[in-house]
Amino acid sequence: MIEVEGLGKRFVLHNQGGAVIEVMAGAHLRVGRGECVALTGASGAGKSTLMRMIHGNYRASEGRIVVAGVDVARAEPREIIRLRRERLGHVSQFLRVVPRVPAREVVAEPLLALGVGRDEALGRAGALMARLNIPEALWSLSPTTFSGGEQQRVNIARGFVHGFPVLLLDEPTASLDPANREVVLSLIAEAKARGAAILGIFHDAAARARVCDREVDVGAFAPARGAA
Ligand SMILES: Nc1ncnc2c1ncn2[C@@H]1O[C@H](COP(=O)(O)OP(=O)(O)OP(=O)(O)O)[C@@H](O)[C@H]1O
Repeated sequence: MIEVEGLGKRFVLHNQGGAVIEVMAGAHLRVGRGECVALTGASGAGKSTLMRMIHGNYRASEGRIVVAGVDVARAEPREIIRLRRERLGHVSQFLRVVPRVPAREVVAEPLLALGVGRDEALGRAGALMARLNIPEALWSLSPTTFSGGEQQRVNIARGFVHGFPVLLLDEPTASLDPANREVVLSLIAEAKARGAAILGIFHDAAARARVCDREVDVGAFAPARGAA
């Protein structure tokens, strides 16, 4: 479901005299159906950069990225948008929302975008929000004023509300209390059981050990070693 081969990334800082930062070379990984793979490596190794390239936000300098049959490294923006709507879910570390949109709408939005009826979409969103212990009194409010953990749970609900076949998770348990962390780990286990391919960054080693089948050390793709 996710296939990465010979992937390289360099940043050219045009506003800093054209300085070039080589972040990775020869990166490769595979995530199959029903598998959860953790990206590991020291701070600055390139975990977020690799996730962003797979999500289609950063352009690859070289190599191949195929996600659910789409060649992300070469796809047109409209193909990436369609991939994200239908097949590639993403739980980022921080919630970005349009102000004044109620939390339940934010969660239901991926279903509405797929053409699911409004009542069903809002019903499914509410059920997941209840499971994630987001108080019902907050559902009609914009999440901009929510606590860090509440925002993270809105973000998680949004990522899991549709059964995406591929999921990218960036620190999904980072600011959660033990009870909500358990809910998130159950959601990940359920997604695996229905066949989702999951790639994540988990600084929480115990969470990683619970739900991940394998680890990929991004440090192994440092350019000096990748080029050797
Ligand atoms: N947009 C960008 N422009 C220039 N350099 C970037 C950009 N994004 C990332 N980098 C550089 O790429 C390298 C890898 O960063 P990245 O955020 O991917 O690391 P990470 O492994 O996710 O780190 P952490 O665990 O600290 O979040 C860093 O040296 C960073 O400065």
